[in-house]
Amino acid sequence: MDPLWPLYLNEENAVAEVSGASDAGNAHLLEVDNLVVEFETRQGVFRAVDGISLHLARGEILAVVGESGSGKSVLMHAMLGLLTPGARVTADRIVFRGRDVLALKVFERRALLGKEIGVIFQDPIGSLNPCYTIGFQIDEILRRHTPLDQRARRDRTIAMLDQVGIPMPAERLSSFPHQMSGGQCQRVMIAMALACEPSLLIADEPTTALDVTIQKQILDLLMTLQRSRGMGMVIVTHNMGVVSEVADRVFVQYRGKMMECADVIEIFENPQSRYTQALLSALPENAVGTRLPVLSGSF
Ligand SMILES: Nc1ncnc2c1ncn2[C@@H]1O[C@H](COP(=O)(O)OP(=O)(O)OP(=O)(O)O)[C@@H](O)[C@H]1O
Repeated sequence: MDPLWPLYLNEENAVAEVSGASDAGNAHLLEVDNLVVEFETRQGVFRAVDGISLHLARGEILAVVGESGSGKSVLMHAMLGLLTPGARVTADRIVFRGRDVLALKVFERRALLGKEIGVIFQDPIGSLNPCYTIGFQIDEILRRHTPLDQRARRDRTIAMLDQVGIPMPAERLSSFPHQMSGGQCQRVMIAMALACEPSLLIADEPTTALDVTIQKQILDLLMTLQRSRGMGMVIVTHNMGVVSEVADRVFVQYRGKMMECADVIEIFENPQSRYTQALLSALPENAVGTRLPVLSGSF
């Protein structure tokens, strides 16, 4: 297994083109085989992701679900090369659009992020830089990853803000993140993630930090954009309601391992693993009397 070196979004040289990108003849947009992530801790080596394999087709939505601490975010960050240098990340194979990611140079892998792979994180306000206007932050992505000139970038930034439902987009270019609501900041994050028309979007708990009423709007927006662009999407969530609404397939993770991966209808109607069954039976609607159901035991 080859080590995966961490990449950092904000380093220079991120404009590098990665040659050989093609979907021709590739059944899957993304394939991951036997991904392992270990952290060195005071108590010894902690394996947060334990031999996970998954695949995603073009235009497909895969939901990764599991309780808090099951390693969902670590899995995503490892696939993106965003873990801290202390993390030991290995895999037999990671193939994105037919390219062997493990064979790419660091700057080539870095160039994928923001351009061919869009990423949305849980905390929209924390993910935006408070010191720069949102116009500047979207422009920065386009400047790094596209050959567009300043005027074309401005037009594209306004068009993106319009697409994600920001009113008066031209006026909002000069707004700072603190001048916008959490929902609006998440819309800006979506605009940034999709500005370069990526073929894969990774959304790590994209609605968790938002008010319930806004969650639905953001989810609907993501679904509309995903469908109209035919993007593959991996959405990390612990919310089975979100899963049932958006996913084509569901990947159930527990203690760093895959418990089950199946079509969304199969997962809800005929869950195979005891953990998935327990996860479903712990939904609030399955509460009996005044007590909420809980997950107990190990699986
Ligand atoms: N840098 C690190 N060093 C040591 N352990 C870590 C590190 N980062 C994450 N972990 C551990 O890895 C495990 C998985 O964490 P992760 O954040 O992926 O869980 P999660 O399933 O995404 O949970 P949540 O739904 O709460 O976000 C946790 O036990 C966490 O403490």
